[in-house]
Amino acid sequence: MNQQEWNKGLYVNGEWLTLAETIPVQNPATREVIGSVPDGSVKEAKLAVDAAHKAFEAWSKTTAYERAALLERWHQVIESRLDEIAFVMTMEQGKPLAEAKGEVQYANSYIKWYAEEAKRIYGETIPASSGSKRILVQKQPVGVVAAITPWNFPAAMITRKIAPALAAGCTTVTKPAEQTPLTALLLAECAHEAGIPAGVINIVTTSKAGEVVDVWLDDSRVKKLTFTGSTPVGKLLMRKAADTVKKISLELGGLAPFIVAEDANIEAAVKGLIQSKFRNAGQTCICANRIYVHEAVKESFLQALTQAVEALRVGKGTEDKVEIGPLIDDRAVQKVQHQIDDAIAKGATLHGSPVVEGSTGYFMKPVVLSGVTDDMVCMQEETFGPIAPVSTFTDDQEVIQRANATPYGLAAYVFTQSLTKAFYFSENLEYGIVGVNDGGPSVAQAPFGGMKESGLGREGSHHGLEEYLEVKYISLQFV
Ligand SMILES: NC(=O)c1ccc[n+]([C@@H]2O[C@H](COP(=O)([O-])OP(=O)(O)OC[C@H]3O[C@@H](n4cnc5c(N)ncnc54)[C@H](O)[C@@H]3O)[C@@H](O)[C@H]2O)c1
Ligand SMILES: O=C[C@H](O)CS(=O)(=O)O
Repeated sequence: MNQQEWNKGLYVNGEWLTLAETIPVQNPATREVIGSVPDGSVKEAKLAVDAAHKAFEAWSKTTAYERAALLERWHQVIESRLDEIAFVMTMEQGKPLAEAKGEVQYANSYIKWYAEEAKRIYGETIPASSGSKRILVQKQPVGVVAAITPWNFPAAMITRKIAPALAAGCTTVTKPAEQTPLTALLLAECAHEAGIPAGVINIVTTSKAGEVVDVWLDDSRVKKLTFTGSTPVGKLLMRKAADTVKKISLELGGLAPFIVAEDANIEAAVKGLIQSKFRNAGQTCICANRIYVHEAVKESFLQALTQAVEALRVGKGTEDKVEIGPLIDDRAVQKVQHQIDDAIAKGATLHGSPVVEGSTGYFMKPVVLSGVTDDMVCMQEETFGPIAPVSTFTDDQEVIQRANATPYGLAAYVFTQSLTKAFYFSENLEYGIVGVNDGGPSVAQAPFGGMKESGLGREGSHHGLEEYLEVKYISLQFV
């Protein structure tokens, strides 16, 4: 992309708008400004709802097959621009290019999945208790959807919302994270190129998140809020959405326990932990956050884990074979460093050093902490960084109680070779997602979401489509 292309307009009603006020986009690996996007405000927020509301009239009347064909076309266009989108994602979010390509494909798999699911929005007929009546149940699109998304998966968190919304016949207004707007606008470019009509997808980039989202929450034409981000912000938006009784979906914070049972395959457990813990430099909502290893296998596990962590390559996402990119900003680095300092102060042992000598970006080397206890901050708060805190246990029931002792309930992991243990753990862990011998459970065909304060609703699978549908009951009486 040439320099001009790094300065993009926001996308409303099928047009690209530029504003005098802009937001700089920073490369977290170099701290350099690589581009800019418009700093949208109340005016652009209202324009977006106007466009989505107007487009809903026609879009909601299209057939499932017409919507499916356009989603399929969008999928094809993204596929054709995969390398470009991945490169831009690496430049604005920092993840290694290989991971960015993986995310674009993962994001695109939701579009593919919902292109197919659009044709399977079934209703039902129910036997009536009166011979003169017939009972029909229809599914109809909820209407205009407001989507708010985070920076850690700049593509997937957007398509995981927009694809089912469009499949259901809804139209959308989206506010991407201020740190990663370019990927969102590239997805909109692909949708525009695919022929998705003006007003069906609207992207408002802004540094004034509260102002823009408040416009959408206050507007009764917006029927649904779907939010992915931190639990505190999710609670705030949930309260505000109540004023107009909007349908809501929340994908919030996690604090994933990763349990290595006495009979675990240690090699598989270490491989699964590396996959879960260090993906996106530890900046995912389902990263292993608390590692519990059975006392009987602690030494062999720790030795294998520290060797594997030491071998991980840290660097810019554009450099070959890099596995760990930078964190998103300096605040993230400070938060992770605080958790390391707190753990050491409370008696943990640090294996390795987080310091990257002479780095220009927000880099931290992955480290392991052993001798960790539940009173340490890294075992109580989402880390969102490359720390692997290892605690031990002796009794399965005890470790399940410890794993469940948190307001969060998004993802959990257990490694065991026993079918009995696999079911005992997975059925007693209070989490929406349980990986059994699997450190990477996320796929479009499965329902992704949390229990407790990790969220409401599900994304992916046919469950994810229901979030954008109203159920209408038609009672038909013969007269
Ligand atoms: N459960 C999931 O699927 C999932 C996926 C990705 C990230 N997350 C969570 O997201 C968090 C990291 O992402 P983040 O730092 O972008 O979260 P965040 O909550 O700070 O921001 C998320 C989005 O909300 C917007 N926002 C922030 N404050 C707002 C306000 N007052 N009003 C309206 N909008 C506001 C931001 O601009 C951004 O677009 C972590 O807690 C992570 O666990 C969860
Ligand atoms: O960070 C949270 C994402 O939802 C993780 S995943 O990409 O869905 O695995």
